[in-house]
Amino acid sequence: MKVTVVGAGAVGASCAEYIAIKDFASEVVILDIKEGFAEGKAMDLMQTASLNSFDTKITGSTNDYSKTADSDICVITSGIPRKPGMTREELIGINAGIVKTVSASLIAHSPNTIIIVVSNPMDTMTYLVHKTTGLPKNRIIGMGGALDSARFKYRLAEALNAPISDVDGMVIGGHSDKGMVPLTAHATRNSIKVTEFLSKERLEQVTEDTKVGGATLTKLLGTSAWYAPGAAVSGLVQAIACDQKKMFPCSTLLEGEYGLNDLCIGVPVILGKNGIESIVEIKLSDAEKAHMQESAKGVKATNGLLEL
Ligand SMILES: NC(=O)C1=CN([C@@H]2O[C@H](COP(=O)(O)OP(=O)(O)OC[C@H]3O[C@@H](n4cnc5c(N)ncnc54)[C@H](O)[C@@H]3O)[C@@H](O)[C@H]2O)C=CC1
Ligand SMILES: O=C([O-])CC(=O)C(=O)O
Repeated sequence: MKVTVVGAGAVGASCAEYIAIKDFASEVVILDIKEGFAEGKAMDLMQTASLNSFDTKITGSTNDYSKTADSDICVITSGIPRKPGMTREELIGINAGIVKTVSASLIAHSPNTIIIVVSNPMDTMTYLVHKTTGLPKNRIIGMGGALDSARFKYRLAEALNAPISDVDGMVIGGHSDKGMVPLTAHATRNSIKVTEFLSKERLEQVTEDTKVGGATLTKLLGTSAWYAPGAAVSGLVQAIACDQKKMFPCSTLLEGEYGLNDLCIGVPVILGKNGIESIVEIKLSDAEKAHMQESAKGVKATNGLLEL
């Protein structure tokens, strides 16, 4: 199993590290445009192999895509992150060009690959990969919901004063400050709905804190987060590499599901060796449906800025 990670920055390196530590891939190639940067990150990570007990071989490449040839899975993290006060959507001007070039170069060397898009604005970058590469939809996956759900569980555990392992919950919708749809009515603590334990007001606070999770960290860090994003990507990569048939909310092209068409947005999917093996349609309340429609409107507005 060969995995390429484009972008050796904060998220790319974190993602490569988590993939290596989980020890399911034979090879991880990190590629960056900055001279020597990916090689340096790869060497530093390889020097953790004996300490962290993994056998995954990590190599780096300065923009040489021949090194990525025949990758089973490619992760795109290249592009600029936001700074405090910015939205993810403001990154489109620079990141669209990068994602378009990078995805074409990856496919030229790995025509059968599955692509995981991380660069922001992620739902629109995932749509761009659809529009420009012609890959089948099961092989283009946007990562956002897995991270947003992890943040949702963190906030739920905080509100419940419970360990995170007691809590389950999912966030669907667009990966944006306003577009996320945390499914509070479906969230549970040990199979009991959290609505049994938390007031409507406290759950509204959990929802709000979840939606601005990325912005909160960006304000604290001066740039956007990387540990949880890297871990979330590694979870998707592992589900595909190990054919786990796990359910994650991922950004995928919708063709009528959830009453939506011609956009990529976060919905629950099953991940296995073919990438997105199916889209799971769950019953939403009228309020949740309305939030999804509103979220889709936002994603479509950003898609409208693409020069296709
Ligand atoms: N979807 C999600 O949930 C998340 C998305 N992100 C996004 O991921 C992206 C990366 O974030 P960070 O790693 O923090 O940024 P970073 O600045 O630390 O790393 C980005 C790397 O991309 C490289 N790069 C730029 N153009 C390139 C090209 N054409 N080819 C190859 N490499 C290129 C840069 O040299 C840099 O090393 C940002 O767009 C950020 O908004 C970040 C966290 C979560
Ligand atoms: O907040 C950002 O810009 C990066 C990101 O997507 C996240 O951490 O959720």
